[in-house]
Amino acid sequence: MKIDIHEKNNYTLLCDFYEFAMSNGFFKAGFKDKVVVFDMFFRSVPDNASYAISAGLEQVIEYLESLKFEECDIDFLRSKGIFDEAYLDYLRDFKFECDVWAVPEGTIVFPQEPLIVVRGPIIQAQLLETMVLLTMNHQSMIATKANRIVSAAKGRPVVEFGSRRAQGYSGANLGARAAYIGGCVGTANTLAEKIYGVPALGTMAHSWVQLFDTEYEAFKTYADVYPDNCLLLVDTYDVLKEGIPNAIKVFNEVVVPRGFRPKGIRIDSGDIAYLSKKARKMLDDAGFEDVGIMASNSLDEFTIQNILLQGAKLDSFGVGERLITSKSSPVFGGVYKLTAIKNNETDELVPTIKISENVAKITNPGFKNLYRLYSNSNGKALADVITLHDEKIDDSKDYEIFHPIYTWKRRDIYDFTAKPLLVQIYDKGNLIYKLPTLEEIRSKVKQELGTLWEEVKRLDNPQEYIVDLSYDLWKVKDELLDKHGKNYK
Ligand SMILES: Nc1ncnc2c1ncn2[C@@H]1O[C@H](COP(=O)(O)OP(=O)(O)OP(=O)(O)O)[C@@H](O)[C@H]1O
Ligand SMILES: O=P(O)(O)OC[C@H]1O[C@H](OP(=O)(O)OP(=O)(O)O)[C@H](O)[C@@H]1O
Ligand SMILES: O=C(O)c1cccnc1
Repeated sequence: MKIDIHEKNNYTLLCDFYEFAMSNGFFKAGFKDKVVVFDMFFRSVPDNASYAISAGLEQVIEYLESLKFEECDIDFLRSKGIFDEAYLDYLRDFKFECDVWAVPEGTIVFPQEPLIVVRGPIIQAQLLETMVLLTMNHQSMIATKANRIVSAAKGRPVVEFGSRRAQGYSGANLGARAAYIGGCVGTANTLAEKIYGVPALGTMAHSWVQLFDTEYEAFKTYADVYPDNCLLLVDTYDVLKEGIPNAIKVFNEVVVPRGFRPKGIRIDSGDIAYLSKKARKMLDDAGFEDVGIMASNSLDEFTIQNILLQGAKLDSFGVGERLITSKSSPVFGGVYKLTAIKNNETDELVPTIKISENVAKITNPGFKNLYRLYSNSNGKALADVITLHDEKIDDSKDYEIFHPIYTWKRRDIYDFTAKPLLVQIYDKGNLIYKLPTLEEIRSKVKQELGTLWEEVKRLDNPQEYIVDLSYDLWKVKDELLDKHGKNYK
């Protein structure tokens, strides 16, 4: 079948088939206009980390803005033979009508917190599940992974080198975007700069060096072309005996005489700690103390931490496959769960719960809100509290938080400011949110990370950040547990 450009870019059918089956069922059974609430949240952070970075909202909005069933989509759905013609007519005239709240991109988030809340007719809200999840799960995972790698690099720039090993086109493009949100300084992916404004950067490949008869000739030719941006890959043959001596020779013969300082060298194999220490000494002895050493080759936060602990003399990192695939923990398990159903007689949103033998899988019921409590004395984030939607946390008084399961664990929070984290994005299907720029999102990450204690940010066995339920929400949940599943309490 021939697919035209329009269909390639229209993600309306990128939707699990059961969503359509249910939506058609809601239509036929007279539930089409039943108003419900869905929450998108995740249950645990990849790599056993304690915090994650929320990313992907811009693409969720792009998806919602372009939700449209073309005639070819309707024909295709009709060909499946299970959909009512009246339902297909509804899809043809589909107009998004939901209210949506979300935490802005770049917000530091924790398990169980609602990142996106959708309120609207079930026939619509149900259809969003797949795209909301795939978009948020992918970019939040990569932004979080990138941030771990950047934090292991301790202030040294990290460039994302992963497109060639990414899982597909959007894995490369949106992965580069998410890595930049997470703190990488740029990407090797040129298209990611054109589309999203992520700076595209690069050095050279081994093929450049191999193309010439000698490494010296290769370096000299490169320096002739780019004297102002000369970063040489020194590990094609022998880093210490050939690569670095040849680089120093070319820096002296070509770069310096033209009035430039060399940018650096890149080491892409071998014992990076050992080689970088030797390289540093050789460059310093030759008067190139200001010339940086970049490392690459299957790096991630653990290898970078380890290599730096060994005293490696490195100034920047290129990180590819283990970042772009989040190799050590490649699933961000965000889910989309029904949390409330409107009672048409009372107009009330009645909380609903999903019970599971696995306590972590029991949902937090109800139409909710989310607050972060910051200490007024040092600006640090003390705890997050999930509340009912209309609840306000009065930060002019002390506020008692308690563990939602071990309720005897209690603590008074005082002298604090409570900030709501969810922002309304859509009002009855109309976009009312001004999207931040990528630079603003990046700055938000940096600023928010500054409010977390170091213990929470530790790469291994971090301290768990407190996320509690307000008393009113806890009571709603407790009553639903009493009603549906005494055995699970
Ligand atoms: N000093 C070090 N301490 C810990 N890990 C290191 C150190 N130096 C390098 N590594 C890591 O060890 C791994 C070495 O991988 P690999 O064996 O594929 O590389 P290589 O044989 O040196 O190079 P290549 O096969 O790319 O030519 C990489 O993940 C690299 O980042
Ligand atoms: O190792 P990564 O973190 O993905 O970093 C990107 C890698 O990609 C390039 O290698 P290339 O594709 O030439 O493969 P190779 O180094 O495995 O030979 C580059 O030289 C890095 O080694
Ligand atoms: O620019 C580089 O050095 C680069 C780009 C992609 C993959 N590895 C290295």
